[in-house]
Amino acid sequence: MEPLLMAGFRCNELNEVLCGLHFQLHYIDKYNKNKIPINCALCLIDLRTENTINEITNLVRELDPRIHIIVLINKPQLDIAEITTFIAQFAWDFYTSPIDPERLAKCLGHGLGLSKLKQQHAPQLESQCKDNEQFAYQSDVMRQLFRQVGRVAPTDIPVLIRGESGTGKELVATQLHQLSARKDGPFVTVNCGAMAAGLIQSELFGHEKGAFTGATSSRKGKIALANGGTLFLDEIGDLPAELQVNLLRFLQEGLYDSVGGSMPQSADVRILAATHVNLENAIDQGKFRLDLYYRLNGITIETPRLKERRDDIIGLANRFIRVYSDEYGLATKPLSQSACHALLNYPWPGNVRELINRVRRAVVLSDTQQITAQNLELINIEKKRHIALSLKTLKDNAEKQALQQAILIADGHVELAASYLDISRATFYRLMDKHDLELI
Ligand SMILES: Nc1ncnc2c1ncn2[C@@H]1O[C@H](COP(=O)(O)OP(=O)(O)OP(=O)(O)O)[C@@H](O)[C@H]1O
Repeated sequence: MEPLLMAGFRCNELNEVLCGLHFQLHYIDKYNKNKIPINCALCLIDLRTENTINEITNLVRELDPRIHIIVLINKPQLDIAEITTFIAQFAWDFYTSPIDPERLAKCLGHGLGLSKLKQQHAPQLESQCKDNEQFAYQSDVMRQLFRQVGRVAPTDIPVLIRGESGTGKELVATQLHQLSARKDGPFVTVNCGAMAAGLIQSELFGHEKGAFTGATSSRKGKIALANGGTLFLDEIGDLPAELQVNLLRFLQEGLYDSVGGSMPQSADVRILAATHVNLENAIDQGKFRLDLYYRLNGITIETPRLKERRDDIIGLANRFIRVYSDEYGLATKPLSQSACHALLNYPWPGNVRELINRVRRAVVLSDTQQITAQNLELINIEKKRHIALSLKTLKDNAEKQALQQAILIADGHVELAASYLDISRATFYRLMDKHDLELI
């Protein structure tokens, strides 16, 4: 009996057919997602009632990326964006009802065979990510992100990486490249926001000799340089409108024109793009093309803000302390307790990049046995937090005292007590509740 993971709608007819095909069914949902038999290579998700799709999306993100997912749907569901997005993002194949045992057996058999082959030969993608020296993470949110990276990397689907500045978008892009079949090819980055508007066309598409004043020889563009590899378009939201058209053509047809060139050229390139701005807003404002957005956004990966993954902060800080102590030939020092406290309570508007900068400065400046909050220049923030905290406590205490006195003077008469404090009856009751007070 071959184990088969099952998710989504539970259907007796389907179960009977699958048991007849000698599959041993293991239903998974959010409550038993950790009880997956180790030797499972295939997961069948019945989405014929798609009302469970959100839950299933979360579930699937946590599956071993080497498990092949086959989605069972009704044909008209191919018109539902939510379903097709799910299929594009996660499925190895889809099967449309009605359930015909022979056709289903073929589909599952094919998925199973290929998945097993991959499990035998493909490296453990997730552990590859984890072992990677560049990355440090412990948080669930990053674990999920790397599952997604491991799953998406071997495909050639364009990926849009979204996240605030300094959250690791470029690092994700390099991982996607390194875990893909293109890893031995070039990884070329273009920062669309950092190039002069006049130069970007030639930077991206290259130019021919004499194409413009100063073009004394022909020059390859980044697309040509990325041939056989990956092109990472950072800050894609800043790409000028006319270049959006050219890039779209390249994405659609694989062809582009170099500046001054007379013949279209082609290149075999996987496109990854990143943005820290909201592209949907840019589309609404007419600054970004919707068709280009759809082309780039085969799959979206979101890099979380550092403050959303506090479990990673101390691990990352320790890693950067080691890195910079080694680099500057200094002793590796531990973080003091106050430093850990400050690190965990700071909001990190500049994300990991800011953490790196603070730690690097601290490593150089520290003249004590430990790295302190002061070395990290977080001491004022800590102090402010304490002042803010004590101010809040003072306010709360004063509020409670005022309520108690009002109750006493009004002899337990709520309306009167509220009027003494110039607040409504409802507010008075709410505050009594907040301070756990009772009428006498
Ligand atoms: N999980 C992580 N582990 C180790 N280093 C990280 C991690 N995330 C980010 N970094 C480091 O933080 C710095 C910023 O990352 P990166 O340049 O990838 O961010 P970004 O989101 O592309 O920023 P920007 O939008 O400003 O270009 C880099 O030095 C990167 O190596």
